[in-house]
Amino acid sequence: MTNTVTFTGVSKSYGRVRALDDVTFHVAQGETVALLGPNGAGKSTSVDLMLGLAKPDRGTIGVLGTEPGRAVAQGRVGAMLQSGGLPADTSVADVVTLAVRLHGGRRAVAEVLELAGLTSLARRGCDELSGGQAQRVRFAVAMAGQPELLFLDEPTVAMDVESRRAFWTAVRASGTTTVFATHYLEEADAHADRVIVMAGGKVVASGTPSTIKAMAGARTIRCVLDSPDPARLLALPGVLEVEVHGDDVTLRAGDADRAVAALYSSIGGVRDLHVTGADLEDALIKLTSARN
Ligand SMILES: Nc1ncnc2c1ncn2[C@@H]1O[C@H](COP(=O)(O)OP(=O)(O)OP(=O)(O)O)[C@@H](O)[C@H]1O
Repeated sequence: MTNTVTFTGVSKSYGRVRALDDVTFHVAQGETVALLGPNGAGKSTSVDLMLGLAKPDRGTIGVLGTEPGRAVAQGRVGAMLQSGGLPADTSVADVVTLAVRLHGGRRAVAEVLELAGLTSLARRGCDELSGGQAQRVRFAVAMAGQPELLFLDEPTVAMDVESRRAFWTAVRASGTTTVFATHYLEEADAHADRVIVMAGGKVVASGTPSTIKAMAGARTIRCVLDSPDPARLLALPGVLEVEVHGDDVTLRAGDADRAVAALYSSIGGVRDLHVTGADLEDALIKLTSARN
């Protein structure tokens, strides 16, 4: 598979802060990749470098087969960054028209407005938009040139549930190779083909959301018991933590099979039992806490 982005041995410091430390990863053509990690992990720095907004101190970065700055200058890269301002006394339609023209009119303005869910807001001034609507205008600008690669930094901040869903539908439907940084882990879980977990300027894990979740190991067992005794439950083989609310019991288990077998054999009266895997949040905390 062709790589759209290659990051090889990249380091970047700001003064004495080492924002990235020997980072290597790639993004294949057509992939949607989430960059996850706690504050200060190095996600935005990675995006800035991939956009040619900063230069690495060491290592090499390739974007669409060339240097990042050149790929951007060729109009092949779209970006929606946290800091993107919008002109106050200009309509949504005018901003989108300008963006489309800057890219040589590769798409129709109406198509871009529709794609970003802005058709009914086209005449609205950019200073009359809600936070989520303004985000959609930034998305329209990023998509105006039909980019081959799209960078999204915290794209759905301020969007309501429906806007988020429509946003991700539009991104996935575009088929564009996409790299996004987010703190909304359920979005990474639902929309990323692959997750790259960063912490302290390093890549600490990379894989499909399922692989990353499996790294957290522990499973959650929920069931209903009559008068549950927390101390007895904690003593069961495989059980790591116990939470009891009335008859509702939640167990965290390193070995869920043993724990479930022991529940039935030693405790009895088990009802409504179900077992779930760790979620992405559990995995992220486990993977990044050592480095944070
Ligand atoms: N322009 C800068 N000058 C000095 N330090 C910087 C600069 N930009 C980033 N840093 C530092 O580099 C490190 C990585 O920051 P970066 O913004 O890449 O993290 P992030 O993962 O995007 O965090 P967040 O989730 O908070 O957006 C942090 O310690 C940050 O303080």
